[in-house]
Amino acid sequence: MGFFDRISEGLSRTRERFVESMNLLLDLGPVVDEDFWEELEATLIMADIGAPAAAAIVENLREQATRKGLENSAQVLEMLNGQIADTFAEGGRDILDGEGAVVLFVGINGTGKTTTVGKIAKEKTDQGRSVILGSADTFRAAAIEQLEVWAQRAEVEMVTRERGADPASVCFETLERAEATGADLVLIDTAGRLHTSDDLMRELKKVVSVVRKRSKLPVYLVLVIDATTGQNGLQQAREFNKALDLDALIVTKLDGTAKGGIALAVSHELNLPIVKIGVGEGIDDLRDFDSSDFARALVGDFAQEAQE
Ligand SMILES: Nc1nc2c(ncn2[C@@H]2O[C@H](COP(=O)(O)OP(=O)(O)OP(=O)(O)O)[C@@H](O)[C@H]2O)c(=O)[nH]1
Repeated sequence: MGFFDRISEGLSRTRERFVESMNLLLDLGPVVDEDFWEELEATLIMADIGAPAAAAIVENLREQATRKGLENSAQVLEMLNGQIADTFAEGGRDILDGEGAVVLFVGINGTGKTTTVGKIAKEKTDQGRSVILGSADTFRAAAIEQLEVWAQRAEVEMVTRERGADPASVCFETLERAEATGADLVLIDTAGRLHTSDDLMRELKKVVSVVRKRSKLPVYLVLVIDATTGQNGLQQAREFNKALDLDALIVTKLDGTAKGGIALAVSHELNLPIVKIGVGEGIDDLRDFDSSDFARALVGDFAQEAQE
């Protein structure tokens, strides 16, 4: 099942509500006036994408409508999907698909970091990359075992130490082992931590600084957020970004959630590209992010309807 189908069901109520509001607006007549823009912005905010992203979408649409001399509301809505897609931050391709990288996965407890590392290990190994995993989540013995299971499924090597060991030293050893084996994609799972805990954030900063000093490959920090937590995900992302200067996002649990709009809110506000999304608990439930499919699942497709 593709990305669109996986997220479409969860977002169906948001989409139906959106289409209903827009149809009511279109029924009022084709005029593009202040009421039209206000209603559009308010309806976008209801889709969980956050006020800044909604404002940016409306502002850019207004500008396009003026430039093209559009006076018909249906024509403006035909451009909506493209505008939503363009509101996501772009980039991040080098992280998982570049020449080589060390990627640290960070985030609060239970967002899906370990699962995501396992899925990526499998995908990239299947694509012929040489992958190695580091389990720097020495907090929980179960986390080490969990990653071990994923490493076996993906048939990749994993480096770890006993529970309670210093996570920075696990990273150090993982990098040494990567060099010894010639692995060019190093995926490091870190322990979940609350963005509000200063001590744990400090520990993570130390881990990152050790990795940056030791690594010959470029180092990237990817925040894993759980879409089902909605607006809380935005707050987490702000705090992690402030402390660590993130490079990208992975949004998990987009299967079946009505709160998927948060992906746009975070990507736009923090200017972070979404490099992968999680759409289930299985090893193959990882997808490339497609901003056009996302827009279509969130608000429908007025351009398509106009053609029919
Ligand atoms: N439905 C769904 N469940 C997911 C997805 N990704 C992860 N999960 C589930 O979320 C739960 C937590 O996943 P973990 O990978 O253990 O999360 P974590 O971030 O490593 O957790 P900590 O080590 O406690 O920080 C597990 O039950 C996973 O199966 C996803 O994309 N969709």
